[in-house]
Amino acid sequence: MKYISTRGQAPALNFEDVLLTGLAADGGLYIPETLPTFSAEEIAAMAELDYPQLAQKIIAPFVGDCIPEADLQEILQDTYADFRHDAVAPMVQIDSNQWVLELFHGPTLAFKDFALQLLGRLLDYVLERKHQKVVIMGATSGDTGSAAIEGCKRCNNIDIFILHPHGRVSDVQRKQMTTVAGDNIHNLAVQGNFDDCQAMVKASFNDRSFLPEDRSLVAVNSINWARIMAQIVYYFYSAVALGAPARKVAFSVPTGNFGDIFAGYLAHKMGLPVERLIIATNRNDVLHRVMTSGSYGRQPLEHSLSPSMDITVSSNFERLLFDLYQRDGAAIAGLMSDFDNGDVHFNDEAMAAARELFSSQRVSDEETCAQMAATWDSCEYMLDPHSAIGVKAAADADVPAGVPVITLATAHPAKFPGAVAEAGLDDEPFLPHHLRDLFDRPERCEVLPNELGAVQAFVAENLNA
Ligand SMILES: Cc1ncc(COP(=O)(O)O)c(C=O)c1O
Ligand SMILES: N[C@@H](CCOP(=O)(O)O)C(=O)O
Repeated sequence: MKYISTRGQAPALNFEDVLLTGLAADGGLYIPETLPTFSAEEIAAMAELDYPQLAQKIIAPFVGDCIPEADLQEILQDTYADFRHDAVAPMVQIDSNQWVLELFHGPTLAFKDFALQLLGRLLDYVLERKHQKVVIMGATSGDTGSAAIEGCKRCNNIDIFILHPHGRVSDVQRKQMTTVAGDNIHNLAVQGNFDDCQAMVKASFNDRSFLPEDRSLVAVNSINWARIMAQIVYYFYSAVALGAPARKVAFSVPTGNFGDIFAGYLAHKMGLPVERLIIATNRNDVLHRVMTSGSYGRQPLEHSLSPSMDITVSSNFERLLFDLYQRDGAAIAGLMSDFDNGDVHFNDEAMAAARELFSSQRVSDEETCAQMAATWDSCEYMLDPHSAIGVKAAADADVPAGVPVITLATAHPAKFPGAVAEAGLDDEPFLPHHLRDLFDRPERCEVLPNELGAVQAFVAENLNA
């Protein structure tokens, strides 16, 4: 399997090399040159597989001969063994036609664990064999950070630096990152917003001269292909559980960086019959505006009750654009450079193609709270604010009668007790047992100004030998 850049200029890589990088050298994102596809019979047979077995089926073609099948199988079994539910990704029916896919049974209570528990193990496996040390830089609006730290904390060959917007993640999210002990783990609270943090990580990939020559820089954000790859699995898993391929399903996906929903798009291209992918945004609605107007432009970032989706530069949208523009790397490079300088208007053919599969909804904080309350009242099911945005968007979307809609529940409500209280639910969300003493654990975190130089200097000075 070869991976090519969305901007057409960087060299093609194999799986191992794409795992050990982030942005491509031309500033683009890596994407498989071709996708594996599954026939209706093969998809029907997936109903017999448990989660790690299904993951092996979906992921093995992407890994190719970089990791022997038996080793990959062992890694995948180990990855999902510690999830707190035997089904790994169970589903709950909350309405006559609505299901919630619970993606928060991993160690850090968010969907990021599905990919980052795997990514940590893959990196460990590859780096041990290569006797190589790497530096990880990641940006988080709350969930990627703790999932990445949790996934990588045992890797001796990794120094990990996670940038989060100072004071803009929930207390639980911050504690989940800053209480993990380890000389190789560094939390940087940047005096800016998530977009600033993400821009600094991307700038570091574009100019790595602040690092020693023998240290590669690796991404844990969804710019790393392995993140997307791992997230494809649960689309197949949930759709097959509801009768695919005989029955089409729709998905509603709370969206920020467009990584999770892009995995759903790939599942569709790989043969899964998906009726619709609903882009569910909070008030940071750049993707909703693209879908409704065709215009893609920067807007000031606003803080909301769903902080993990407070993102206005949606990295993975570039991966979709690459397909919408017939995989023309030069066209994508031009569009992205226009975007850096102002608004971009996508052509009508590209938007028409996008609208065949995608629709979008924007959900305000008030509607988020109302949905949390309504779902609690109707079936005593507690949604976190991000998942509530997905459920509200699913309810409002135009999906043909009889097509079940699966909302991706991307985080556990106990990560956002403030939002639960604001929604007026008459029950409190409890952290699972392994996190009950979270607030008694000591924190380690460095507050840094919103300056690339300060961040890069901190990274360079704090590398382990
Ligand atoms: C809880 C939660 N929901 C939804 C999202 C959005 O996912 P994506 O960025 O892949 O669109 C994120 C993070 O981005 C998140 O942490
Ligand atoms: N919502 C994320 C932001 C980073 O997105 P990613 O999927 O590209 O890692 C977070 O919670 O950190």
